[in-house]
Amino acid sequence: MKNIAIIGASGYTGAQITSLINAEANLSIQGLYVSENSLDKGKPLSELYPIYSHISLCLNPLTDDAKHTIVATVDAVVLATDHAVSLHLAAWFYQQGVTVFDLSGAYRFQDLAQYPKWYGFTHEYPEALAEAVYGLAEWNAAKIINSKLIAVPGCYPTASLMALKPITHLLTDTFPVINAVSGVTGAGRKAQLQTSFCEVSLTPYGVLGHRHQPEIVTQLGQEVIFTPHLGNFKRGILATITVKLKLDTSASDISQAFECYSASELVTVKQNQFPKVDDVVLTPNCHIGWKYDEATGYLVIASAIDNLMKGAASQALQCIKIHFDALQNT
Ligand SMILES: NC(=O)C1=CN([C@@H]2O[C@H](COP(=O)(O)OP(=O)(O)OC[C@H]3O[C@@H](n4cnc5c(N)ncnc54)[C@H](OP(=O)(O)O)[C@@H]3O)[C@@H](O)[C@H]2O)C=CC1
Ligand SMILES: CC(=O)N[C@@H](CCC(=O)OP(=O)(O)O)C(=O)O
Repeated sequence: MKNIAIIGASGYTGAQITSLINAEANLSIQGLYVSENSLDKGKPLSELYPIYSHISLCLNPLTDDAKHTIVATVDAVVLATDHAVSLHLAAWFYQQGVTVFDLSGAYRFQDLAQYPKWYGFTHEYPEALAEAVYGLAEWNAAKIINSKLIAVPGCYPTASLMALKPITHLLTDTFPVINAVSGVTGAGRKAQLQTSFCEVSLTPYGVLGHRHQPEIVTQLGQEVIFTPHLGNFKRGILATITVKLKLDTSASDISQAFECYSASELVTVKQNQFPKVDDVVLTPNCHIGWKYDEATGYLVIASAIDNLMKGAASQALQCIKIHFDALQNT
């Protein structure tokens, strides 16, 4: 049995991972935490989310005493907090010897120079950062097993990388073009004008300047053009990606490349059939569909995930299981 504290549990990803961990026989929840002065401290999680009425846990303020109790009693912490909050909490828990699964972007780049540009802070913890590994579960299991600081990928990078990583050897110098639409929960639970009901209408945002572009490029090892869109639905991401493949690539080369997922229960790949967001919402699955024009060398791939599940909480759970199941066998 592994005991896990969840920090940021009142937020969308925090509540989602609470429900996932609560359903696991080999995991127990040490406690749920919000900020020290949170308006929600002391409330039952089920008051915020009646759908979780079967979970009888309250939201505790993350005081210094609470942090020390966590260190003394847990095997791991999940940080479902903003990047600037995770930056300090992840380093602190890591320095105390606690394994950290961080859902934010604060530890996804090894290159310190990226943080001021994309996250607006200077990274103060190079030692913890050096230990951090990128938690794209299907692609990084060996590193996830051996690290005590796992940086769970962003939602758009997850959808994009799951589609593109199998075919990196077939790509040309022409940049893949990624157009992705996310549901509004991608922006988190706190009130913001641009995500309020009357304001949301399908539109691109962060054009040629979204922080997930360099995250995708770093993990793919190839430049891409990435354009996110906000859609008027709650959950889910659909990334539709156009790529130019090397001369003489055949459809069967592509089928063969996607065979890398044949043993995965969570990833489905189909030729000439495209996924819908509704097929993956509330699931940990990634559905990929592709169509190839051999005459021009253009391939279109669509990748669908639930941003709060494979894009955050269920991917974090995959990482937790990979990490602890492997340790159990040693
Ligand atoms: N939403 C999504 O689809 C995805 C989000 N992510 C990342 O996951 C993280 C969480 O996102 P999301 O769930 O959407 O965010 P939310 O805004 O919905 O939730 C943030 C949570 O953090 C808590 N919190 C804020 N400050 C502190 C603090 N100082 N100490 C402890 N808890 C604090 C908040 O509660 P309170 O303010 O009351 O204290 C709340 O519980 C972010 O880094 C986000 O970028 C990653 C992938 C997908
Ligand atoms: C719709 C929406 O606003 N989505 C978020 C992405 C959420 C995510 O993946 O989180 P990370 O910030 O942890 O990478 C955005 O574009 O900022």
